[in-house]
Amino acid sequence: MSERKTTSTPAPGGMPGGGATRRFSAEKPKNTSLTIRRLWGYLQKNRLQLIIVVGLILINTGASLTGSYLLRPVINDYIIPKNYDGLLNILGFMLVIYCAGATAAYLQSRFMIIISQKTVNQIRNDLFGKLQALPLPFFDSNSHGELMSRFTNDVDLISESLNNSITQIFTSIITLTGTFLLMSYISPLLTLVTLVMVPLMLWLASQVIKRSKNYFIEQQKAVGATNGYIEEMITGVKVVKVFGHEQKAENDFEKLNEDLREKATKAQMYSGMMMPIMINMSTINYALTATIGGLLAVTRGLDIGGLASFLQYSRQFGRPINELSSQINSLQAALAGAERVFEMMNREPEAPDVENAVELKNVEGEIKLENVTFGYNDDKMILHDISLCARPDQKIAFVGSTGAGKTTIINLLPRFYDIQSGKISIDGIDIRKVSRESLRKSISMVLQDTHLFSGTVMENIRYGRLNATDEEVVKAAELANAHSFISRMPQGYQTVLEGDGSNLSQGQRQLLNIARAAVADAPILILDEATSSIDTRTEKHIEQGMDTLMKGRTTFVIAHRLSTVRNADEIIVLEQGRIIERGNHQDLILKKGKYYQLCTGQFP
Ligand SMILES: Nc1ncnc2c1ncn2[C@@H]1O[C@H](COP(=O)(O)OP(=O)(O)OP(=O)(O)O)[C@@H](O)[C@H]1O
Repeated sequence: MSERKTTSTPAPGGMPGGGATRRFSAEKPKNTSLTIRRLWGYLQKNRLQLIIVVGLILINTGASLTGSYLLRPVINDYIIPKNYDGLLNILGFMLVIYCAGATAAYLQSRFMIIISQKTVNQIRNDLFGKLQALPLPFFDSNSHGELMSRFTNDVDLISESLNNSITQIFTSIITLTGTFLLMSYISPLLTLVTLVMVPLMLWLASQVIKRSKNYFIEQQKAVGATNGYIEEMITGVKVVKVFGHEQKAENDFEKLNEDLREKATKAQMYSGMMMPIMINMSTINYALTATIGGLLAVTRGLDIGGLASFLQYSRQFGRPINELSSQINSLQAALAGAERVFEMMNREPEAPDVENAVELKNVEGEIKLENVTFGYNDDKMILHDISLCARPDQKIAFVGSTGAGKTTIINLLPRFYDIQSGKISIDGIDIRKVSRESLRKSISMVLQDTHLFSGTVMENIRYGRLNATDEEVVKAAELANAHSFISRMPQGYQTVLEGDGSNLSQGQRQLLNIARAAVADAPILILDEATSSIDTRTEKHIEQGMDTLMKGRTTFVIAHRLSTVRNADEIIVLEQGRIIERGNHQDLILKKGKYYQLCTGQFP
């Protein structure tokens, strides 16, 4: 992620040629025309404003070209014949034209900002909507950083490009064409002289760009590596400190930083050469054109005013060329960004509910798994032939060594993943025939790593059921045994939690999770017991909270504590995705099998 954040590398600006190396991206769009069409789909919603922008660009460039051309009559018709009254008039006229151009430029940039912000706003909305519709397997295979960079870096690239590149490219093309036509009109011969230099300038520019581009890519990679390292060291700060690796971290960082310095110096030096080369070329070109123009004026009768206008144009000629190459670079980066955004939008969303999906109402809470086989990928099955039945008010506990498949089973109940074969039913209805929304509403989950959002304690508990009243939230907190610690907080239920509830203890977070599940008041409950050690008083609190919550519900629990397992109606012992033992505590202890071993730590 960090690598892409650094694609923009400033190079000396100014004229001519300075901007050509402004933005480099190692990535190019793969299917440009498709991406452009898709982007146009968004842009064309502002068609009227776009037409106005085109009109404004025409006024702006037209004004600039006309302004330069007017030098000709100013000199020929007013200065040389000493017609000062007329001169004042035409200067006034020029002023009006330049003012019109400036106003058009100002309005054009305002309109373009409005268009581009509207466009990226819509893209962001669509992307976020898509994010909500994507199934869990998508998130398993994409890093969070990677997904985040779609919203930040890639959307920024699009926005920046819409703001500047598109209008700049358009302006440059019109200016280039207009300048060329007017130059040819004034003196075709002199135009030829100017053009002779252009290929040489372009060739030199492309050579410098090619070399410095490679250095910029190197620099980008080095920045990426350095940023990645910093990110890793900040997130892992505790581990670094606890193992006393501060010095090593510093040494490693120094190496990366030194590498970055070397590459950045080369990149900047190369791109820095561009401006002096171009200025010199342009000056030589100007001098040559002026000399030959002067000769033409003397020998071929080229008018002085025409020569002045021509020189003005020839001086400006390099600018749109350089501007174009620079903006095309940045447009390419933006298209690559847009492509990544659209690629995510193209992902398959969660399969829609079947036609006439059953809306669950008054759920009893009987859950049945029949010969369920499941794998996260089709080529590797994790669960094999799992069958079980949980009746309302029953508690089913899953135990087994790490990686046995306990979490995987509970992930199947709300249909986070679809099974490969077998059947899971709720109150006798196959969950594939039930609307996902009503299925998930029937299940509350207390997970170990449940997320707390930035917001008040009240809002966080209410996340379980958004239409819960304040009283219901407080009642749920009381039920979950969370009320007393919340009341002791400075602002009680209005205390703001930040950064995933980092201002809370592990036990307090767990209590809030239980309260959240309590407020949801679903007939089926899934609990993943906290493994981290919590002091015995809090543990008692949590236990009581959970016990109250379980009453009258079908409960599945991934159990880590003996007390929880002991009073379960059925204990299911898993090993490598298979049920190897089942029964209640008493039965299983007598069996002296895996469960006995897990409970007592002894081999029978
Ligand atoms: N999202 C996933 N994609 C692919 N494989 C996964 C995924 N989640 C888990 N697995 C694999 O499935 C197997 C079962 O994992 P699961 O998390 O269900 O075990 P568990 O019994 O809950 O373990 P623990 O007690 O350590 O939480 C493991 O081999 C794991 O590598």
